[in-house]
Amino acid sequence: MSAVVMDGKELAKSLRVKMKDEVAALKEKGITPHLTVVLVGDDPASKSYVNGKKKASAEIGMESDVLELPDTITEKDLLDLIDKLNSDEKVHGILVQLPLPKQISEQKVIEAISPAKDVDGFHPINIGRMMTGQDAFLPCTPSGIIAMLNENNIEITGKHAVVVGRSNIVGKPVGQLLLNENATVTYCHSKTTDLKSYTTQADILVVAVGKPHSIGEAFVKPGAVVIDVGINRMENGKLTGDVDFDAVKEKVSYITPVPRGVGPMTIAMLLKNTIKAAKGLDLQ
Ligand SMILES: Nc1nc(=O)c2c([nH]1)NC[C@@H]1CN(c3ccc(C(=O)N[C@@H](CCC(=O)O)C(=O)O)cc3)C=[N+]21
Repeated sequence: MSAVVMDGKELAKSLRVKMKDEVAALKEKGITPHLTVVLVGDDPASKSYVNGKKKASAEIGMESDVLELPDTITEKDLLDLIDKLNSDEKVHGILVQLPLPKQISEQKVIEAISPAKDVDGFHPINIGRMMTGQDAFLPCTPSGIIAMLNENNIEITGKHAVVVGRSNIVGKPVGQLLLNENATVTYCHSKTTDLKSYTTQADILVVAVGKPHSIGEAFVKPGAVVIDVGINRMENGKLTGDVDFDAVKEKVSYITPVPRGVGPMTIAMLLKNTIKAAKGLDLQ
């Protein structure tokens, strides 16, 4: 039996249709959700993601702008710019594209963004609020994964979710969101010994390691749900995930492809967060 391939691109599209109505309703009240993306340097991959964000914003009637800065910018100049955006009433959401050049502390930049405009959900205030189950901006890739599971009517409560990868932007928060949804969560990472002994116990396996074909058929339990967060650019220019898709899909019940899986859902959640920011999130 071959798995159901969860189409993130289609799902993101249907979410955008709903969000377009929400944006129209806000515009009636004189509020146009506005996302400002800050892009430092001219990495072609970053530019391509940023273009995706711009296109998706325009499609649902939101405003967005991209501030392009040279990779020689100082930390102080970037922090000053963030201060300006924090106090600019027209800007509801601020996203500083990561990674940043090495002279700039990513943590300082993340913490400089007003938590009320932190549509990435990376600020410690939002992370803390997520952990304690309060209203917060949720990080986009993790919340996109939960949305995909919900949309496919995949039960999370009581399931064993195994997360491979422990980055601050995907691994750690996706485990937290799965826990909030009543899963039993195991984290694995580069220092885990005998990775396979954990991944083969997973009802829901989330792979976010950034290495192509890290998870083959022998690493999954028959009938599992597999979420592939990896976006690896191959030498031929094509994208591939962290999971050996062709082999694994024959053994599991649901799987996400790369491309057209988690990536488009990440952008959909960013739009959702920007609409939430425009409505005003009460952080008191
Ligand atoms: N502050 C910040 N926030 C981010 O959310 C952020 C970031 N920095 N830095 C880079 C990563 C990467 N990322 C992607 C989002 C969507 C796709 C996406 O939609 N991918 C398409 C394919 C796009 C293509 O063909 O290039 C897909 O998977 O189908 C990919 C990558 C967001 N990131």
